[in-house]
Amino acid sequence: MIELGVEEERTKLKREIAELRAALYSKEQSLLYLDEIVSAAAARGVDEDAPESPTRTLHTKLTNDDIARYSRQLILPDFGVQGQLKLKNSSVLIVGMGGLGCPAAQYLAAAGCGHLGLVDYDHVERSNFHRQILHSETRVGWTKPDSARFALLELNPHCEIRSHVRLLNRFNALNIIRSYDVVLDCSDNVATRYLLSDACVMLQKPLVSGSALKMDGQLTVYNYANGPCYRCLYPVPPPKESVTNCGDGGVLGAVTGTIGAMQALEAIKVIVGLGDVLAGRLLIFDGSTSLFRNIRIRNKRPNCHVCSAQPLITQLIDYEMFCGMRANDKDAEQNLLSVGDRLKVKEYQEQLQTQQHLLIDVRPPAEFEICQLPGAVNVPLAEILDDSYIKRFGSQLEDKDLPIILLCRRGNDSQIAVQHVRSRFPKHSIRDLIGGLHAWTNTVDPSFPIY
Ligand SMILES: Nc1ncnc2c1ncn2[C@@H]1O[C@H](COP(=O)(O)OP(=O)(O)OP(=O)(O)O)[C@@H](O)[C@H]1O
Ligand SMILES: [Zn+2]
Repeated sequence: MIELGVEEERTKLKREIAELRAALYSKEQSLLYLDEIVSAAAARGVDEDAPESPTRTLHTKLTNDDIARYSRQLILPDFGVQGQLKLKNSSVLIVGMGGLGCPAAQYLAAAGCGHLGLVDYDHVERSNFHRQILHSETRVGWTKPDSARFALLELNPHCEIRSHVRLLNRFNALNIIRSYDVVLDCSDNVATRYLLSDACVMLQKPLVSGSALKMDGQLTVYNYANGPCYRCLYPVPPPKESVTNCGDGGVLGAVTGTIGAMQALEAIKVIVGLGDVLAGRLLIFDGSTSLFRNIRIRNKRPNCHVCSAQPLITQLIDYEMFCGMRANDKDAEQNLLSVGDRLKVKEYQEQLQTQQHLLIDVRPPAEFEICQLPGAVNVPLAEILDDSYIKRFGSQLEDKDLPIILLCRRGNDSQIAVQHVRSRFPKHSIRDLIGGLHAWTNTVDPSFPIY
């Protein structure tokens, strides 16, 4: 009886906590909204996101420096002086100064694009360098737009570059995008893709959209020449489980470089009116076979909620809510288990590490090979979920007094594993390490590698 009461109380508390979290999230969103309004009002005239004044100088001639600097593209018959002037008078907004945004910005600045806007809320980290090639060792900790701006001005001091150190969201997107001619989606999440697509439809801006993961990349131009928008193709967001980012799936820098450079190429073609822009087509790049394929994509959806003649959505919405996914991957901690059901890495080190126990690391083998805790055995999450681990451990699992500890990189997959193993072995003590190997490095052993 007592146990039942305790169980009910736990369930009630869990529900209350979930409700409080939802209420907190909603209040934070409202605060964010008010912050945007207050800062815009307080800083009239110096609002970082305010559209640029329309009095930008219109260049009608190239300087001698321009002629020398851009000579190799100036002599291209289809590009020429007129193309260079169009580029010089153009402005491009790049959202995301990561693996795609860096090479895209580099080629646009080098080619003589007159105005670049760079949006990112994130800071430069060492794990960025292999593909985010504008950032460097001396600028770790800088904001990505500021670090990129620094590198780009070295490359081309004539390019005007504006940093928007912001998470682009429904409150600031229209204001920021408004003063640019073309937008590049170099972000890494679904919520931002919908946000950018909707905002670009509302402001009638072409959107050059790129993505890259592992060895593969994709590229297309939305909302151009009567082509479809992102929503025409994907009216409903994908399920959360089907989405992976570079931090989890990995990516080769040369692959993001290929797609990022091609985003710059499409932007230049749109601005100059050159060639055949990749609208209504999707370019698929397979880096492992070096094959490029072009497939036709559907036309505009006549009943698209945003780009059709009678749109249902006429202002930006809450995209994180719509997608059920966050736009910011920095704080992606999940709470599937309550804290009491889990183990802090320090507790594990002090109380359990020297005792008999089974330490199961559920990361993929390639990650296990990078680094592992002493005594850990590798059973990838998929093998936990399909129960093949049971055969592997055999009689070891018959001892219900043997504590089982599951761990992963950040303490998310290990919770899924705990839930599953508990359902098979309800009498065992099964817990996971809160914060995973990242917490181990941060609180127990700073010399343990972090990735
Ligand atoms: N809504 C947004 N507003 C501003 N920047 C964004 C938004 N969404 C994504 N980004 C930025 O887009 C970039 C995507 O690049 P990429 O995936 O290469 O970098 P990353 O997030 O540093 O990768 P990793 O997963 O390795 O940490 C990131 O720098 C991210 O901060
Ligand atoms: Zn559409």
